[in-house]
Amino acid sequence: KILLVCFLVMMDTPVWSQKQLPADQEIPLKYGADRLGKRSDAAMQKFRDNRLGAFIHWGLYAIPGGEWNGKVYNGAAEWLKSWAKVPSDEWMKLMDQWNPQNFDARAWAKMARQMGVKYVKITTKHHEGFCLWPSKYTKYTVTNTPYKRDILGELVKAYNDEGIDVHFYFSVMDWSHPDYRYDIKSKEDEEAFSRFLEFTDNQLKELATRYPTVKDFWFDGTWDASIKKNGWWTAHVEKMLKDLVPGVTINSRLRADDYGKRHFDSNGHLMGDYESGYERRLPDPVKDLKVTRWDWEACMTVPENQWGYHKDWTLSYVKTPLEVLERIVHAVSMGGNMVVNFGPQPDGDFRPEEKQLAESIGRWMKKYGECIYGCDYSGWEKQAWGYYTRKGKDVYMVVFNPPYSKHLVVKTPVGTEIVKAVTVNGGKDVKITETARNEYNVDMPDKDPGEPFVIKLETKEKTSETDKYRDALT
Ligand SMILES: C[C@@H]1O/C(=N\OC(=O)Nc2ccccc2)[C@@H](O)[C@H](O)[C@@H]1O
Repeated sequence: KILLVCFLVMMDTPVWSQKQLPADQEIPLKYGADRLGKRSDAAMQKFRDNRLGAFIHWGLYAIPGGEWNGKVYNGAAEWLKSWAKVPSDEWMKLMDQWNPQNFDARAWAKMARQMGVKYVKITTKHHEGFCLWPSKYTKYTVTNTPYKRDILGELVKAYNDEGIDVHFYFSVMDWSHPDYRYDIKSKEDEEAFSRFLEFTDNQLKELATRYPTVKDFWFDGTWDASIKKNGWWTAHVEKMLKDLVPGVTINSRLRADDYGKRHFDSNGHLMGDYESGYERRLPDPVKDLKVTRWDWEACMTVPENQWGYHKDWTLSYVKTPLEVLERIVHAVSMGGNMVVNFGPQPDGDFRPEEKQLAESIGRWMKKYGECIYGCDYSGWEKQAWGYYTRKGKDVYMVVFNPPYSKHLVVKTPVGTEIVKAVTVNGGKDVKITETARNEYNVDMPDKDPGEPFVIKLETKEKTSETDKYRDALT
């Protein structure tokens, strides 16, 4: 069994092809999943109920915005140092230009509230190693820039004042640190990386103690062999943070088990509190229903692949607000969260396209958000017209594709019947016609809302099993 597991690990079996071994065949793990099944405490329920979040990717990379020495790179702007092969000491000189005069934490928080996001994930430190907080463990921080101020502290306060939870993105991989190693191939590597892990522990303790209202740590930059060979450390970090911040949630991307398996351990159990593998992609609403068994959070970019600020968004397709909205609903319909990314400009303001997106999503959420917040997977069979979400006995129909038939086909699970249907943001009764056992036609609203709309179905358990329908004998 151990050999099988080692083989799987060596093949670095992708997260999404998890097979769980029968319980009696599981192998012993010291650094595997700490818990089976979803967390059921209030802090996790709040994480889940929030459903819609925003990502903020902001760092030195915003200054060049994808261009270096006159050449524009179309790769992700926050990776420009890598694309342009810029040595770290040259890259960190960007700190001398870090002076976002238009930065206004309260304006950012107001924009987030108006968009309807319930939490914001902020890049405390991305791969480049520049810290948005005054860390005392490195010179590469906001303190040593013309701007000086604790940007992270101002954002935590401003978002929290708006009732918005704050999550910390933290990249373990740190291109600025001389002791970082991609792999451990010598005693020297081992000693250097041990110093690096202590440095990282210190920064994480600093973040957890300076900003105790933090609700989540979203780890990134954990795919290298050096981390996979130190699964013990990833388990230690999760425990350390949960001791420092009771209730805090931790993403699966932090964890590697005894054999270097990431996200799901060698027995197929999810590590951390929610799966964080759906980056710029979503599980299929029919074929990937396995994800409804655990908590998960997806994140997405508005261009095809730009997290940090890139000066030229014409280089790839930019999603419309409707396309962003559909991804949000798709995630919630499968029991997941969605985090929409924003890459602030070097001056501390947002580009017009992002402001318009936030306004557009916010207008929709104001009218229909009850089908998102506190909602979950319905367990109903996906239909072509859109997505279902569920809250208790209420099932929401979120319609993106109105049919020519003017009827929305609904198939309820055996034993469930629809009592009534009303439009959300209108409260108008909607006619439902039973067409077969557990099948209904739900009428379209008389007037085309001109936007994705929502119908709330009130359901109840079927009272009698006998009905007028007979299945074909075939
Ligand atoms: C949210 C994104 O997260 C990242 N990477 O996530 C990955 O999943 N990276 C990856 C994916 C497949 C293989 C190896 C690494 C970062 O590199 C990127 O700049 C951004 O912060």
